[in-house]
Amino acid sequence: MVKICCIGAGYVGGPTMAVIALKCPFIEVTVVDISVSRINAWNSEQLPIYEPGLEDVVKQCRGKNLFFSCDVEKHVGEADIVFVSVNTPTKTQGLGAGKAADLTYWESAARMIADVSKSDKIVVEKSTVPVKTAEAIEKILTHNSEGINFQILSNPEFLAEGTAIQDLLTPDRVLIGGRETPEGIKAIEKLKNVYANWVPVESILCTNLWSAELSKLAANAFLAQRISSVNAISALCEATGADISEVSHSVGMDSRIGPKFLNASVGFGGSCFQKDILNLVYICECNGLPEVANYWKHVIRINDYQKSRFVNRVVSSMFNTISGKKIAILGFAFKKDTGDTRETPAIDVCKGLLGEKAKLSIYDPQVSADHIERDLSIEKFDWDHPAHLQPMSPTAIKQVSVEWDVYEATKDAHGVCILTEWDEFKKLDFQRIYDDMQKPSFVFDGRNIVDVVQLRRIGFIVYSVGKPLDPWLKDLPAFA
Ligand SMILES: NC(=O)C1=CN([C@@H]2O[C@H](COP(=O)(O)OP(=O)(O)OC[C@H]3O[C@@H](n4cnc5c(N)ncnc54)[C@H](O)[C@@H]3O)[C@@H](O)[C@H]2O)C=CC1
Ligand SMILES: O=C(O)[C@H]1O[C@H](OP(=O)(O)OP(=O)(O)OC[C@H]2O[C@@H](n3ccc(=O)[nH]c3=O)[C@H](O)[C@@H]2O)[C@H](O)[C@@H](O)[C@@H]1O
Repeated sequence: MVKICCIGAGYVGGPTMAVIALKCPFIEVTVVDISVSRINAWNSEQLPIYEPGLEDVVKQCRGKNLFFSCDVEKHVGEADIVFVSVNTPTKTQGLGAGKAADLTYWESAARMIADVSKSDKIVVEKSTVPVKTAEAIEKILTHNSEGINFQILSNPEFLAEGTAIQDLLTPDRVLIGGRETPEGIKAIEKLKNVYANWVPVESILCTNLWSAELSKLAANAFLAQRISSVNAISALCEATGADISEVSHSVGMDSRIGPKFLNASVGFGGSCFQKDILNLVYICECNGLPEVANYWKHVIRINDYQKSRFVNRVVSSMFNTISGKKIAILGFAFKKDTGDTRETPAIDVCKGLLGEKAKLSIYDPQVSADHIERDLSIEKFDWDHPAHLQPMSPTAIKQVSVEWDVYEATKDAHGVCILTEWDEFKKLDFQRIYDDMQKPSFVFDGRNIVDVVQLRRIGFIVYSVGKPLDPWLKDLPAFA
């Protein structure tokens, strides 16, 4: 029986391996991690991540051909194919700090593979890594083990959170990069055969190593760029009376542009877009391409601008002061259908509002109070290290309360900010919310999900990103 081991039981390692196990019952798949609590959760009824459809897949395979274990060395030693899906955060210190990828976890995984391997192995980069990482990994593996043949493949993951299972079951493409040597081609074929159990072969792309590594960074940069483009236009819409939904629709009808990923928002979040663009910027700078680096830097600048623009709208609408005012925050996750808050725009928006001395009352159906407190007190970039290395006891922030009920969160509030597009927010009883709020009552919709006309009829003053401005907001400064 072919044995696969995946190092890193996170948002990528867990779901990806669960789907491989489901589709390849004749392969034994073990996911290993240094975090005992994470592995315990994977082996329990309460999985460590919330992802629609995941529980079902795990339940079908766990204990049959899908296993979760902390015995990293044993399972790596026994495997034919080793996936590495560990964190690749942004460096916080030293050369390239704030931009370059921190490959500490990757390197320690590679050294461990070299130490415990007694047989030839295919080592697969699943984590998103800088171009040429495979070369460094090859060196570590070959210099630290004798007589063992390692083939390194790059097989970046394109799943999005909230739709991970669907994305894994029917991917747009699977990308496999490898060495163009007979051994490299054989290794590519072996991995291709795993995916071919459920992915049409024409959707499995095989390239050289560097193309595969760079394609992942480029794909994320293009996706983030689309959001920054639409968000940049949303600012112009507010200034001119155009409506971003109408503009996006018209632009997206051009088949060369396409309709997806054109929703204006309070900004993009998630663990990867910013990290991967910063990484791309760093690689460009290291390769003597400052113009290219600056081009991509602006995608992040517009994203930061969008978040500050949102905070400024809140402050300027409410008589230029929110000091001591209760503001309800609906949604803290970086998008709907996930409990993940890594780089969520809610963190920057909440910090901006707290900087203006507002009192926040936060509600998210999937994010716990501890988690929110920790996110609001953690240093930039620290969040993307293995969970057990992150600060455990969050510092309580006096001006923040976390509620488990929307109507409690909004009661007596002066304003409501919608920061995640959870479906349940579309069905709220806004009349009830309005009746219990301070007057005038404001709604700031960072996701364009509310019915603006209906809310204005109730009496709310409404701001929606990129939509024609409420008469109340028209003469107020957009960017104080
Ligand atoms: N989250 C996402 O949607 C996507 C993430 N990626 C990339 O995949 C990689 C992993 O991302 P996530 O799964 O989100 O991260 P994660 O933080 O959820 O999981 C990584 C896991 O690796 C473990 N780990 C770290 N070093 C280890 C070691 N030496 N031995 C054993 N376990 C170790 C950590 O304890 C953690 O549980 C990153 O490079 C990311 O850029 C790619 C596509 C999508
Ligand atoms: O490398 C990764 O980590 C992954 O990053 C993204 O996936 P993810 O971050 O999970 O979620 P997205 O659906 O891409 O959303 C990212 C952010 O952009 C925002 N967004 C998305 C689409 C849109 O039109 N407008 C918009 O503001 C979302 O709300 C969210 O905050 C990519 O979509 C995946 O292909 C990639 O594998």
